[in-house]
Amino acid sequence: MSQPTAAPPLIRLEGVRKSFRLPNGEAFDAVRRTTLEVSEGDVFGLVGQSGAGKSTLLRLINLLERPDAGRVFVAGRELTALSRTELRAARQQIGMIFQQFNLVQNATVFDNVAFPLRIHGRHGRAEIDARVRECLDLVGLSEKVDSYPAQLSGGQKQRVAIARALAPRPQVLLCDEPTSALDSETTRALLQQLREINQKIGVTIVIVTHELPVVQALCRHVAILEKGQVVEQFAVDGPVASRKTVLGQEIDALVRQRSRETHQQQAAAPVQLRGVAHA
Ligand SMILES: Nc1ncnc2c1ncn2[C@@H]1O[C@H](COP(=O)(O)OP(=O)(O)OP(=O)(O)O)[C@@H](O)[C@H]1O
Repeated sequence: MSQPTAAPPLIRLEGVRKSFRLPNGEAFDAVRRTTLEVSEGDVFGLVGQSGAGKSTLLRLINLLERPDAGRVFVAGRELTALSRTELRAARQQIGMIFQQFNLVQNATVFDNVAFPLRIHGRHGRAEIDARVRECLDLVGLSEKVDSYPAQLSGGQKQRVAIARALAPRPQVLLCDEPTSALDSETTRALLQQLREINQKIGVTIVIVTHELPVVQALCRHVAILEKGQVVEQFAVDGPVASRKTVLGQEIDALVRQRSRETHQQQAAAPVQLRGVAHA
């Protein structure tokens, strides 16, 4: 009997490289030759110190940064081979959210979420209306449809940004430090929301973060970057292994700590329940 063949990755960065010109004219290698694959439905974290090249690598996925060398594939298409018009259409497959939300301040929540649908001119009014309301429902913000961004909290603004990113039904959601501007309670709620969205609609998430608890709480796989290169990559809940990097060891320690806490809570639960029953 033949072996089942593994599904091809949804995202493949193949030997990509990106350098920037410094003010003194020298070239700075932000991403050195890198190959990276992300499976469909995954939640994949990119972590590393400041300046390691995380955001640049993320922005290579939708060609917000064009690689100096190498190829980028998303959902079976080579984005690096597309014309500008083809690329604009292909980008409908890739939503993105940012640290500072990037909402249009003088537009309502409805108009912010409708924006990516309107610019492509392929959707009728009723269709846009239904899709905007569906996306706001998905992020729990239906009642804010007529508000303006200034009337929302940071967490709510990021939810609007998520609804806007998801409106064109992308297969991929890129997240560039989405919780860095949020307090810890709001961060927890937003991570829960992203987890639910990943499970509910199967969108593949790639997230840049410098917060290791975000990796522990959300990601299934993680790649650790140093000086523009992936130096280590592993399954976050995978078997304990000796990690090459300090960040890898710290992620493992967090995962183990969380798992111990969960076991302790589970062990304590029947006692608490008995206590309640006797009260
Ligand atoms: N447009 C640009 N022009 C010049 N240099 C850039 C540009 N974008 C990024 N860089 C440089 O490339 C390097 C990698 O930047 P990048 O933003 O990808 O890192 P990062 O790991 O996301 O860092 P941080 O966590 O601080 O955001 C940094 O040294 C940065 O200064």
